[in-house]
Amino acid sequence: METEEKSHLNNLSHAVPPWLTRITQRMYEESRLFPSAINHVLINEYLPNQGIMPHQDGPAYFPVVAILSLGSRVVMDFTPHPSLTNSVNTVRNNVEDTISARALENESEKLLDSYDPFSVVLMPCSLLIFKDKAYSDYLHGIKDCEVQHFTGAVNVAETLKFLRVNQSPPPSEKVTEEKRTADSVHRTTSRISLTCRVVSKVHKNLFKF
Ligand SMILES: O=C(O)CCC(=O)C(=O)O
Ligand SMILES: [Fe+2]
Repeated sequence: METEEKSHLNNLSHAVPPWLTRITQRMYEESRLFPSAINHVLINEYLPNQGIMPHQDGPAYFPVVAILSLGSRVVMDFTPHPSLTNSVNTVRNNVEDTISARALENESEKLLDSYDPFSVVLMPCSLLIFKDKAYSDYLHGIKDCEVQHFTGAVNVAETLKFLRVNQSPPPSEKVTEEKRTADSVHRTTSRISLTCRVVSKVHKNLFKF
């Protein structure tokens, strides 16, 4: 991840093309979540069996990310960062006094309870923006599989509604690119994502090797 980040930063000298600036400018203006214009866009293509391993975006970025999805829909999973569990266990192991240990354990359990894993269905032409805890306390990733279940997704209702509307008889021509069952997506085409962020400090020549 670190090397990947450095190579992204190395390419910052390339001007963002006008068609892309129009998109990122709108994200910046309408979301009001970025401190300045978006100056870093990563474009990825995912084949139906490709995903991205759970990770946290690096410290080089301002902690807000906007992901524009095109093509096949996928499920993005958010899992609590392992450091949360580790730090709770460290506290448990270091407290000798039984009463304090029990109190801390209750607190720790409450803390971990507020960090349930969750997932989001990324629909074609959708924009997912995440920040705060989702950015700093969770890892995000996409499984490397063609069939992805979205039963527990936070936007399951919207997804089902979308599928119902688009599948209403006679089956719409528009949705033939993907086979589906009630609670899963079958990825049969590729997905393109535009991951848009702000690199707050750009030091020229910082990463020359
Ligand atoms: O392509 C995506 O949907 C996610 C990409 C991502 O998480 C990243 O570039 O850090
Ligand atoms: Fe990421």
